[in-house]
Amino acid sequence: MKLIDGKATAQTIREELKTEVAALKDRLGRAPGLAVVLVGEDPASQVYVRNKIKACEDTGIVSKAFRPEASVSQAELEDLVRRLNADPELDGILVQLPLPRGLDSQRILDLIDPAKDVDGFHPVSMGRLTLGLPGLRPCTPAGVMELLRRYDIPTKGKKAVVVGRSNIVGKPMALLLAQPGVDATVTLCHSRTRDLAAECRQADILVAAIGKANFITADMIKDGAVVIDVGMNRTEKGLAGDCDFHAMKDKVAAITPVPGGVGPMTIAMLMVNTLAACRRRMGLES
Ligand SMILES: Nc1nc(=O)c2c([nH]1)NC[C@@H]1CN(c3ccc(C(=O)N[C@@H](CCC(=O)O)C(=O)O)cc3)C=[N+]21
Repeated sequence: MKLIDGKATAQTIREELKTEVAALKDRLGRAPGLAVVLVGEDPASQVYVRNKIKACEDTGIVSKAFRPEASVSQAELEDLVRRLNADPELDGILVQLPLPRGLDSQRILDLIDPAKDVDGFHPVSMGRLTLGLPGLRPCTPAGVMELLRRYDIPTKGKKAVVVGRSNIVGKPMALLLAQPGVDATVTLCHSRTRDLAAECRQADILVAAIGKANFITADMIKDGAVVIDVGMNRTEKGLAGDCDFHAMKDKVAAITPVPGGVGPMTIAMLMVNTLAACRRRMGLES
């Protein structure tokens, strides 16, 4: 078993970005800027947002945090997004999800200027991904693709099974794996899939994005498969992935741990997207 070290890979990417950000800053007279909007006090979200701000500091990207209270109205939050869209020094806007009850997140996401959509959640970004056009890709699936590339994991003609059909992970993940040049044959499984275990056993590459701790067991994995665990589940025993890592680790060719796998890559790709958005907005083709 080879451990796919997302933490170390993310650190490498951050080092690479540091140089690029510094060069861009010289050229533009300003660093790329990212707005991070965190509504309310959800403790898990606060940790993620802190990590994102720290990653910005690391790479030289300027971050601006906005912390409206959970009681903010839909109209006030929409006004904030409009102001961030209009700020010329902000290249990226991230609205941390989930939003507190009563706020319509899709309407907020739809309002973000697609040029600043570093999360890749805007319908324009999703549409461009679907059509195979260049654009900002959702960070978690983009991070998975980056791990497959950097670990030289072959994808052409391989059977990839994605478990979970969310808009932020499963759906874009399936599209990226099937895109020309990657050329995996993709099965997208979900909560209504019949005989999920049989589908998973077909996978040369299995991506688990379900949101249930240890849901994918060792008997569901083919010998020599590559397992990418996108799960981030808080249990009484701490953070757990969607896959039973210890039971399957001797059976797989390679696997990502949780923590230290896909999570840090998500943040690294947010930095990559912010740099790309800055370049594109400033008319410097990347
Ligand atoms: N607009 C928006 N964009 C997001 O990208 C977004 C979001 N909302 N809402 C929440 C999810 C979750 N997410 C994570 C990112 C990094 C780690 C991460 O770095 N995890 C560490 C462990 C961190 C810990 O110990 O809690 C690891 O896996 O090693 C986890 C989760 C981004 N999300």
